Amino acid sequence: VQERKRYRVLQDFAKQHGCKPAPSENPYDLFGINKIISSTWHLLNKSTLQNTIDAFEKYGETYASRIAAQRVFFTCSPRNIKHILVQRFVDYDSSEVRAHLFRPITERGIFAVDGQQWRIARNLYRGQFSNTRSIVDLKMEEKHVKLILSCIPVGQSFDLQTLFLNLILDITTEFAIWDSVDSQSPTQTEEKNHFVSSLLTVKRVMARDGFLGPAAACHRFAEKRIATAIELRKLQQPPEKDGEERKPQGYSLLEGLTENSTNVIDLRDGATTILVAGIDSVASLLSTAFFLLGRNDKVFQKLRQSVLDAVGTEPPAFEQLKTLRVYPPVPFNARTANKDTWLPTGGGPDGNSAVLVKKGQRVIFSSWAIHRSFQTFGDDAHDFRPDRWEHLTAESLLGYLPFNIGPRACPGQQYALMEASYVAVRILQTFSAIKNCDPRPWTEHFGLNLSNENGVQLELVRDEKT
Ligand code: HEM
Repeated sequence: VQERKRYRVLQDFAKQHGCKPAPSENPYDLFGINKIISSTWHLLNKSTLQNTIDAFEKYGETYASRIAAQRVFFTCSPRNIKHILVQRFVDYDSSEVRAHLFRPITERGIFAVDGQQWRIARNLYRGQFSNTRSIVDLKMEEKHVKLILSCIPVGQSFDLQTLFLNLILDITTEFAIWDSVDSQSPTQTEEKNHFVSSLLTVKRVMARDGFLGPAAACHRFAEKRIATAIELRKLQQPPEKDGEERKPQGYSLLEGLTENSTNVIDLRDGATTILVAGIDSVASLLSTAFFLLGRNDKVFQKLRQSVLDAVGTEPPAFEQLKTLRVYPPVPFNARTANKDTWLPTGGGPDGNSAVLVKKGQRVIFSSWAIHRSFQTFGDDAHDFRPDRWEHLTAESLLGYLPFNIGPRACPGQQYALMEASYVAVRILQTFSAIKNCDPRPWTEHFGLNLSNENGVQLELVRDEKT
């Protein structure tokens, strides 16, 4: 009786919203076994991303599938994505697919929670990211950038991806917990070295069990800095007003977070979340930017010239690179319906009707596919051609969402762009030519963020004038 009642409720709901079935990828694979086998095959063959594009081409922008008997929808429809992230934000949860990864390292951190707990976690960052200029400490960035510029070997190939990871690790730890881990310095302390290897281990095996040891080491390191931040806040005069000089040692997010909470666990999770969210992502952005520039000499020279024209050779103003389109660091994402709900498009034979999404069903959406849409970006959508941004309309920007949109959009977006732009501009100022030393194509590698399996093997030629 219960089941019949539920069936009727769903029928009425579907009728009310005009829902029709979406095309199904595997109608006869009732237990979703074939899907698991084919997904594993693509993962091993490094063809997951190409496979997502092929599937959207075959079934349309929105289709249904089954993974281990669970109904899942895939979508790259801008309208559906906006609906999930903005209009019906409250109907969809994030934590169901990822809380198990994040909880051991950041129990109350923003990535592990939804609903009221998410509001509390987001509130911890209140006011911190709203004035990017006051939180990006260019002097501090320059200190770290100088180190990598001096490490770049002359006249030989090297892996820029590794260098970028270390650089962003150093900048982000100084930004988030006050104390750079000095991964580029030969005099790095034992404690910092241990922290870095623990953090890297935690990130590497986030999807697996048994990393509570390294997680505890990360917690200890962060908690020590938090105790100092709380002490300082107690001693501090009234907080400075916007626009006024901050404390002499520059801005620290940790210090900012103590404006919103003095709970040690909240602060620890809030700061550690930034180490998880803000390092691999920015390093990925920079690495793919230079991977592409290494293969597009014209673009490299044009960009370098525009930097030299606008900024000269002095440490810079902020120029934005748009490589986030072709290689978004977060290539797909998922939400789980927390009530019976719907997607506005993708149902019925013409794909124009709504689609019923029952409570507990998942929607996986792909920025990789939406960013490579021929409909939005034209026939050369898969090519790196930054010139396109000069002519794109506001409408095509609906198909560009590397940081997501809506209440859960990345709060670090402007910070990340400024940080990455600064590093890119300094490299463009310092080197007059770039040579690609690796003939292999870009090959997907999924870590916390998307990166190139083979790193970024380049040779940079120093500009003798700078
Ligand atoms: C190029 C670099 C970056 C990219 C592409 C990126 C992308 C994203 C995306 C797509 C999300 C949404 C995840 C979801 O809702 O499932 C997100 C969330 C988040 N990002 Fe970033 N991010 C970047 C850098 C950063 C940086 C530098 C910080 C902090 C300094 C940061 C902090 C966060 C936080 C705290 C969230 C969670 C927001 C929430 O759940 O309410 N991100 N980011």
